[in-house]
Amino acid sequence: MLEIQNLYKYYGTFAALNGLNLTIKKGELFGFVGPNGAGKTTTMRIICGLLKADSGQVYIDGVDAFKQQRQLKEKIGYMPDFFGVYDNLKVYEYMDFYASAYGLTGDCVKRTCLELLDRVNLGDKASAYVDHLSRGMKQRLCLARTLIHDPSLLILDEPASGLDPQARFEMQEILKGLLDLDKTLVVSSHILPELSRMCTSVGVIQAGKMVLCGGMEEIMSLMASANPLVISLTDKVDQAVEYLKQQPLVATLSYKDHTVRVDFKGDSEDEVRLLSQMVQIGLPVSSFSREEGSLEALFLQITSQTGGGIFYAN
Ligand SMILES: Nc1ncnc2c1ncn2[C@@H]1O[C@H](COP(=O)(O)OP(=O)(O)OP(=O)(O)O)[C@@H](O)[C@H]1O
Repeated sequence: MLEIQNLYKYYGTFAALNGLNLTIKKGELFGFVGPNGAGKTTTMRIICGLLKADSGQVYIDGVDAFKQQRQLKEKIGYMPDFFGVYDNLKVYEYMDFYASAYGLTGDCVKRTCLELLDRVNLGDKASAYVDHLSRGMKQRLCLARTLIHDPSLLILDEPASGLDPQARFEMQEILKGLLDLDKTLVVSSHILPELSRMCTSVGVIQAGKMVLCGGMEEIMSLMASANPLVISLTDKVDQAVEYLKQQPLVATLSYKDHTVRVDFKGDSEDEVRLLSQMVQIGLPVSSFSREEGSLEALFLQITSQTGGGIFYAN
């Protein structure tokens, strides 16, 4: 569905995109992750034809994004990471405005606008003023207007940013629901665990290059093994520390009060083995788990495995 080849974008002499390659299959909900400044927005704006690349190619369903702008616009819906101010505009009028901007006419306009408002849980807000909506509602409205011309590929720049947990969850559920309409979605975020709840695949961009790409489960399991094991004990912490230091899969460790944090190189089977051995030798373990995933830990692991090159999980 989306094929990006060797994409470069310079701002002055600074390479924001540095030979980016990426393939996304039809029907994927693809999480595009990377730290601030990695090049996500730049990539998305180039895909949508809003920014010119210096070199490289982008194809969407075989359409050359740089040469076939009209066909590109039909295929793509873009939701930017900001929402403008719309004084005195009601929700339905806002949708109607975008419908006419895309050349929709006739009876289908009203039906389409109302169906889309229902899809983003704003069916009862058609007569409300846009500026009176909550942030979560505004972002859902922005998503609805992104869908107005029935695009097959949606490019969504941080659609859940700034939302509280409940509003984020609602947005995630709506995005997952779009897969039933045969859409392909590219969703950017700098929070990988947030994407894990909805994405089918994920790619990590760092300094304008893809450094990791694969199915969501593979990436999450890679990430889990990159995070420290946190082991709490009710007693015998010194003894536990001495025992752990002797284990070949323990790279480094630190401890405070009754908790030991271990940089552990093993997989989940190794973890089970370690826990049962600790219990067997009489160490009173009260909790044993991997810390919540962080992108930073994953980046460190990728860099140490690949010397910073491209690493594909599948
Ligand atoms: N118009 C511009 N002029 C100069 N530099 C720019 C411009 N736009 C972006 N950059 C730089 O290019 C790099 C990539 O920016 P981009 O916005 O694509 O990153 P991002 O991954 O989307 O970051 P964020 O998560 O913060 O939105 C950053 O170092 C940024 O400062």
